Amino acid sequence: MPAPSDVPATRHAPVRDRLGAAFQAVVVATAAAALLLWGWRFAPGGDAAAKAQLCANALVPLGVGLVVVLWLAPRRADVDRRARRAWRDLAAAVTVWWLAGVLWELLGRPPLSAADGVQLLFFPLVLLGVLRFPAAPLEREERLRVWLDTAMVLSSGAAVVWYLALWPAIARGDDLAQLVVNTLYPLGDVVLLFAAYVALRRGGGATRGAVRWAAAGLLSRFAGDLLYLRQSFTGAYDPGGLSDLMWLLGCLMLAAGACAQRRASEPAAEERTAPQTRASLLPYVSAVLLLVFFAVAVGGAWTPRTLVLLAATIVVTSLVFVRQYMVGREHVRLQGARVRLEAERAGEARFRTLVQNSSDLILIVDGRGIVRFASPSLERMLGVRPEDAEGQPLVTFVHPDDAADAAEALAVTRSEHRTFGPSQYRVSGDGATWRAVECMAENLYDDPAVRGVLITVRDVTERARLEAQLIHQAFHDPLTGLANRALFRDRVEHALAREGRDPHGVVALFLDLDDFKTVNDSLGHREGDRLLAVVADRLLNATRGCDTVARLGGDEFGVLLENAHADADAVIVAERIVNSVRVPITLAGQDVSVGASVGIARARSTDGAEELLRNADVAMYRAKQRGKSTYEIFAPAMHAAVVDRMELEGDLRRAVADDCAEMRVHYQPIVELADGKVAGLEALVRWQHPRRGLVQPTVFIPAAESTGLIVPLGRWVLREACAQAARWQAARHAADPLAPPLTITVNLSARQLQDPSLADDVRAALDDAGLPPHALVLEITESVIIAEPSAALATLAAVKALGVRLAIDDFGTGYSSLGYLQQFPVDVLKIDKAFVDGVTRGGPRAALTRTIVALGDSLALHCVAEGIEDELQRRHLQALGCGYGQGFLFARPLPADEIEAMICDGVAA
Ligand SMILES: Nc1nc2c(ncn2[C@@H]2O[C@H](COP(=O)(O)O[C@H]3[C@@H](O)[C@H](n4cnc5c(=O)[nH]c(N)nc54)O[C@@H]3COP(=O)(O)O)[C@@H](O)[C@H]2O)c(=O)[nH]1
Repeated sequence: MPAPSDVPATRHAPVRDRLGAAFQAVVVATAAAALLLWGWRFAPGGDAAAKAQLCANALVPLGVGLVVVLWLAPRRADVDRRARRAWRDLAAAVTVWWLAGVLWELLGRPPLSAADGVQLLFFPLVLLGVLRFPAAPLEREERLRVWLDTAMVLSSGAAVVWYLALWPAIARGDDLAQLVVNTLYPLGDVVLLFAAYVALRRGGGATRGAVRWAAAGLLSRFAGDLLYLRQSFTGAYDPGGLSDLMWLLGCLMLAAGACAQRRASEPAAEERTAPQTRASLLPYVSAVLLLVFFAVAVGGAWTPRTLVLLAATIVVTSLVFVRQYMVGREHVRLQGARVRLEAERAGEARFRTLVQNSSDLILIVDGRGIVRFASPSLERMLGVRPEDAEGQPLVTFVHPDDAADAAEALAVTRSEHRTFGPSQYRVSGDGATWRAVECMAENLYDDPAVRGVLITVRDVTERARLEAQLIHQAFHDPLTGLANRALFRDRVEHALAREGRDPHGVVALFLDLDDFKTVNDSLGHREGDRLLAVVADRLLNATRGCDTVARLGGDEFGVLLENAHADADAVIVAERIVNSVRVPITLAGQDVSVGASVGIARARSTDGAEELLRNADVAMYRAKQRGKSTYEIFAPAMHAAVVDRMELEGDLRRAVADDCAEMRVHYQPIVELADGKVAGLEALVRWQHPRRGLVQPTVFIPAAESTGLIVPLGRWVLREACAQAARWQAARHAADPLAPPLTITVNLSARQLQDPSLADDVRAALDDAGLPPHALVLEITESVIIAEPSAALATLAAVKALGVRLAIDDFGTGYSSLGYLQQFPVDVLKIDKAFVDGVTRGGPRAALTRTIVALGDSLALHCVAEGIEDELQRRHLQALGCGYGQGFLFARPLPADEIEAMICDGVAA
């Protein structure tokens, strides 16, 4: 960008060049005229007086041309303002000089007159002008040296003036006033010369050429004044002579300087410190000249005139030594400064390179939070050019949610004079894409190179993303994307903490899918996972955005409701969940329906998260016990029963895992009602519990069914029963080869019917035991067939294909239509104890029993009456045509060794 004093180098350039050339032409013409005139003047021959007069008369017109050049040449637009002012002062000085000369001529050249008063104005005007030249400030050492040089030059000059002019005048007894005034001229010249010397040392390159001309002009003037001084004291002033020529040349060189003035600027530091070799020789030259002068002068005798000269010579010589000492010191200082400067420059270059290439962003922010400097990585990080960011408030780039924190961090760093951070913010260059950055702020107001808060900004977006991902993974279920148990628990804790002493609005729902294991086992884990994902979506749809839905593990889910102050609020959500979950889902091409059992627990003031979740779990167990696809609200009374149930389940899990070592199989005979002969046995499982003693199946079979443990347990019973039956069969056959074969009846639960490996298990049990398939009767309840008719039909067909017989248990209790009997390959109907109990009392139950027996007959099925406890019942049933019976009348279920005698005798006791 051009400086204010710069001139556009286009439109005015030709005019400026032409003017400059014109001024130079005037100077050259004047110089040529002066050389010709004074060459002619000093050439031998001719009228010397006329020549002198002509030269004296030529001074005025020649001088006028130069004065005009001096006034106009520096007014060119390309000249620095300060230089223009300096030349204006010099032009004024020369004008005064010439006017005084004209006045002196008009006054008839008196030795002392008003013209001297006017002419003496020349000195302050020149001094003012010379000091005005553009210059750099001097350092202390430099200033001292300038004063020393001034003292040396002045002393030398004064000594010479003393010797050549003053002493002879004093010796002659000349007019003292005239003496003083005439002495002032050369002394003034010495001062001006030295001022020019200082200007030369301080001035920049553009001014130096002009000042050199000016200094040369002043030197010429000094020579002229010295000559005039001498002539005035000897009374031999030569008008138009050498002194006048010297004055004219002085003026001419000043005008040349005005033409040589170029546009100036502040000199660079190195320009200042560079030795001004020729100019700096001036004090030495003056000292040497003085010595030479002294040596020549002392050729005569020692007089007061030469003693003063000697004293001046000693002073000047001493000053030379002092100056030399100072120059030496300064040289050492400059060397040090140069080394430091080079080191600083190398350091600066290194830091600049670091800042330019660092991936971190470096900012300097001022006291008002305005960005004063931004490193190039800003563009890489935010797509903002550093020059666009400079001058903008820092918070412009910070996310609105983080802006207050960022402003506070800045204020703290500024006021407390310390470092701040690392702290993390979100920043953006366009307000759309946000990046995570980590910032360190440092107060560097005391550092003159910074004067602000230095902020180092590191882009940590990838790291933050990874952290967020890890945190999400740690607190979310990867399959469903729902909160996991840890996060759910944390949310419950927070909700309870928020509510404080009155947390009644906080409600936890614990949800367990019914029959999920069956889906998993039959359709595979992939379909099981799909089911869980669909359920998760449904749960989210069934709840509000402010509720927390979590997968707690396996097929268990949790829902946290806040502000659910009425039970009805929680019940609505639970119903919505139950209804939405049971909508069929298509898995592996078939529609599958699962239920959800939901437990609801409301926080009490003493409850922590642990208690609340446990209570919801307890309520869920109760819901499951009540029947699936339902909900239950927790009541403290549930707790003991459910805890007991949970313990039982845990123990059962352990017992089954331990190869069913604690399990026992008892056998109850099935007899022919006509003669009491043992036709077969029903295998009934018992659990020899280490604490509870012998546990009945009514206690643990439901738990085994709900946990799925019934599948491995049932497999074990099947194998045990088949093996035992085979042993008895062999013993009986050995005792009576014509005895009819014994049958062994084994109960199957609904879960076993859903197990695709059931037929394989049955085959393996028979094969391993060596029992013929027709000796095995598998007993299933009517309700199981009705619940899953298609699945049951397929499984039962596979089992039946092995040659195994099937019995329907509890017949007559579960279903109003008997049509399924034609579809299912059943062999035996077991008449429920409820009918047996009523058979002796007559009425509808007796009638129904008769119908069942008749139905069995018509379908060629065996009928077995269950729970016969007395002889009357046996007789009634026999009378109705029922072939077989089972009950305490014949025998209770007993361990194998206790029932053995009955089998061998062939008759139940
Ligand atoms: N899936 C499986 N279920 C099994 C298995 N073992 C037993 N069970 C089922 O448990 C239920 C209860 O059985 P249990 O306590 O053994 O009761 C049986 C008999 O003791 C009882 N019974 C027999 N005669 C009488 C009687 O005269 N009076 C009377 N009050 N009770 C009597 O009946 C039960 C046998 O019933 P059922 O199976 O319907 O023939 C029971 O439902 C069993 O099915 C097993 O291994 N797997």
